[in-house]
Amino acid sequence: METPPPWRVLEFYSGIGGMRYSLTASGVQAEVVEAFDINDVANDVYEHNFGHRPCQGNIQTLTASDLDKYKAHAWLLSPPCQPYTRQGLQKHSADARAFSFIKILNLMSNMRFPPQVLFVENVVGFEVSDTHDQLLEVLSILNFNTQEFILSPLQFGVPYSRPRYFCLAKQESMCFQNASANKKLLWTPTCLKFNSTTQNSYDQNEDELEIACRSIKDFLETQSINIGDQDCSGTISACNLKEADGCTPSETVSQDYIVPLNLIERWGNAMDIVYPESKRCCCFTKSYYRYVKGTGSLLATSKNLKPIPKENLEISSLNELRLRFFTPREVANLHSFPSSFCFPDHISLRQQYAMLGNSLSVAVVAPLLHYLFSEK
Ligand SMILES: C[S@@+](CC[C@H](N)C(=O)[O-])C[C@H]1O[C@@H](n2cnc3c(N)ncnc32)[C@H](O)[C@@H]1O
Repeated sequence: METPPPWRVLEFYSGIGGMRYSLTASGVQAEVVEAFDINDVANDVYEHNFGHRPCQGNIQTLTASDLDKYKAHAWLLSPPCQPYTRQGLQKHSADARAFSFIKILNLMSNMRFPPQVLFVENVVGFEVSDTHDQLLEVLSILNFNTQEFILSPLQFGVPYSRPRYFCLAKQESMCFQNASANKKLLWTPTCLKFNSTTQNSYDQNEDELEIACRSIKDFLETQSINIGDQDCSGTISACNLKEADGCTPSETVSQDYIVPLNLIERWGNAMDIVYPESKRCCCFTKSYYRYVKGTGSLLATSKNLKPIPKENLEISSLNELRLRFFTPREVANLHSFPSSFCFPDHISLRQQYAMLGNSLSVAVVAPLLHYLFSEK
């Protein structure tokens, strides 16, 4: 039997390529014919890992005929999420950062070869925005079926809370395997049925999900970067942290990642602290390492660890925990990126965290793509 030709895919807002890694992991026979991103640093990372430099520029300037040239079957899009985040101004489609997405959506009606399949990733909050309304309106006019999800890596056995919104859409002639989910927003991946070993965990509540997850320690770097028993009290200042920017981890491995005492004193109560045995950590945002509050978890590395209940945490006990930041490699592991992924040497530590924070969970997106591209 002849194998069908691969799907021709365009990857918009490609960043460091989380969508492309997910497509590969999904097992779908697909070829990314072009990627688009405005950020030259992200494009350096993408090129370093995939051997292809994305088309650099503002997606807003693309025309229908530019896109027709690719004769793509599918578009994968992870547009900027700032217009929809809870911390932001929530200006939705009136935010300039939403314009490019709305522009290319509207191009679809004027194309000779519009995509037949669409996948959109964004933050929770997108689903109540007017950009979302516009997305569904365009897809309805063009006769697409849609299924929407809000899912987190925790539901896939990864100890990482990063709930995200996903829209799966395909033209009516191509049915979803589970058509009863059409026009619905689902909070569990039950209908994906991609992997019987994790199937049982799908419908569990948050606490049960944590039990079903692997431990954080499975995602830590094998090389020892524990702070161990060295004295980090008082000697490491925020200044050191700044100077670490630009260093490669191997040069100053411990110091780069130690949480300075002055940050513990100032923000200790607001820190999310996890242990190697923990079954959950918080979402790493693009500001992780620049700020400690609400940007991602910190790891307690003391050898004589006994988890301290949050209400009993004092600055002295916090200091004993020997807190450190997760390394970029560990954040990539929690994003389920392949071990082959790496940053070129010139990318600073802060830039690495920023780009990882913008990226996505391959453990979540791969099965969604597998489901989207499967035909009934
Ligand atoms: C949410 S991130 C997507 C990250 C990507 N999925 C990944 O795995 O790294 C949004 C990306 O869109 C890019 N971007 C934002 N506005 C853009 C525009 N108008 N044109 C092209 N790229 C844009 C940013 O540089 C950023 O890399």
